[in-house]
Amino acid sequence: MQDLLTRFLFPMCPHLSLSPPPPATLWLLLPVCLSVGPPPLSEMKEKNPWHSPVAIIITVIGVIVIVALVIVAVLQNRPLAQKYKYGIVLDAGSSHTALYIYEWPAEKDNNTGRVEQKHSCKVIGPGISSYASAPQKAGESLKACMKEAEQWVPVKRHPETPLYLGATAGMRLLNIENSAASDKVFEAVGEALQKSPFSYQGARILSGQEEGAFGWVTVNYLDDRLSQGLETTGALDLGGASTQISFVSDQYDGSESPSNAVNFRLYGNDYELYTHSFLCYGKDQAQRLKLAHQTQSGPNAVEDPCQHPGYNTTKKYSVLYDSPCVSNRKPQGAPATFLHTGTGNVKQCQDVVKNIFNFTDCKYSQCSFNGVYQPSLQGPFGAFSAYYFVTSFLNLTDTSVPLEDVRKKLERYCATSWSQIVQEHPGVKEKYLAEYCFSGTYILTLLTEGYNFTSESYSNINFIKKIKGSDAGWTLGYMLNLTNMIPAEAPDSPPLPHAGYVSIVSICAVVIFILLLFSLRPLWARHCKKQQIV
Ligand SMILES: Nc1ccn([C@@H]2O[C@H](COP(=O)(O)OP(=O)(O)OP(=O)(O)O)[C@@H](O)[C@H]2O)c(=O)n1
Repeated sequence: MQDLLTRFLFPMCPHLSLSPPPPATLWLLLPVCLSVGPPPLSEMKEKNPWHSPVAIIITVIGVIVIVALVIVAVLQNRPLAQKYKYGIVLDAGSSHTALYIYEWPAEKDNNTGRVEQKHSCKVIGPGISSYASAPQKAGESLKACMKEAEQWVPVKRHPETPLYLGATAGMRLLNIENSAASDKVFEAVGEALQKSPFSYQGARILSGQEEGAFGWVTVNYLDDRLSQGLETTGALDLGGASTQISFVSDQYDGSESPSNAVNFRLYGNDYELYTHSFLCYGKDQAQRLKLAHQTQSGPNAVEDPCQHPGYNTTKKYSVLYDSPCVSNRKPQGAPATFLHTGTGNVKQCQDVVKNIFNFTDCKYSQCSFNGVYQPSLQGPFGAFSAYYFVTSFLNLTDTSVPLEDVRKKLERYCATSWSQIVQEHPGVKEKYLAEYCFSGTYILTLLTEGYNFTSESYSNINFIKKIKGSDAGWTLGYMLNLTNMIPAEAPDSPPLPHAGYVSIVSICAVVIFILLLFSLRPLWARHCKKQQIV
């Protein structure tokens, strides 16, 4: 470099009448040289034949340096080719099991990456609690979805992908009824899952409180309400065997009925969540409770206002009462079967459904039902699982429709003959079809009489299946919790986003370049005049 300067800079400054200085002082001379005006043109032409190439070389070097600087800045900070991590959760519900695969950017090691559902798989067959008498089959039933999961998660990620199984109300009930049988089902399921290439983390029964709280986390996480510290959405979950309500209320600080409180610190915000799970009030068990009420005297036939006119099926008492929710109410001396027929009358159905709730006992300041404390409802609510299945089938997901109109619509639906219903819905399972009149009535009764939604607050409910592509349910919240994916404190964010950083570096580089060109102004002048002379 010094050699370069001796060769090029020194001849550029003939007007300084200097003899070549020691190399170390050459840099110091550059500004002096440039600040002193140009030499006489004739002199320059004579003494400095290099002035034009020097200007070009300095300009080229400047451009190269600046371009290199910008390229380094851009490359250093460019978003890397996205790599993902995965987590798998099996939701072993009372009516069925579903597998969910979640995905998030691998480089977000401070847990700021968004977790999204990549794929879901519905296990064929009933829930694992139905395999109490043949536990091996519970494990086998999961194989098809596990194979599917192997296709969806890249092979190199298999060993590090955590795999969880969480069981809900079906297994809660089996555990109450026969804990040895429940253990055997878990053993069989565990054996099957250990054979998968994923990192199996165990299978367990979630408490009703966990199910409610993780459902609330899922809904609020997917809505970005937690990371942004926004007002939260309550969660209403209706399963086959239990139902959960979870919300934040200013009125609730956990002092009244502390067993309903769950505390979270998420992204630097504290949440005091009210949550309650009603075992036996999922839609299938609620149906049993209702039928148990209708058959308490052990009749041969039951005329049911919650079934369509023309509905006519023989049912076994042993099957109806085969659940801890109703087993202690089995009528003595009842026949083996009863004839279940429909009359399709919503108002009467509502009266029958109300019988399964206890609205009178309450030792707290206020209750939902069955003596359970509930603070005043607050904020919007997301209602998912069977809430969605039923309301979407009945075309009742629009909660801006007044409750009275919703009831009238349901009234017309229930009054429709069974043969017409079957004919109009050839693609829907008869088991589901037979239940939508009851389920619709049950949902409205649970929401309005049970949880105390009014005609006004009913419109705060959103019946949802998915939020931004991920299913609403407890599984995502459960995985986020077990993988510590939601930080307690808000993570530090870089002072500038990538685009801002690159822009600033580029602007600085351009400014330096312009300053450099200006500092070379004396040389341009000489060069231009020389061109004219020549
Ligand atoms: N198209 C569908 C699918 C399901 N269902 C009903 O919805 C309920 C299942 O809801 P889900 O959230 O899957 O419940 P589970 O997880 O099986 O039950 P739980 O959480 O109580 O263990 C069942 O009553 C089932 O009959 C329905 O009515 N229509």
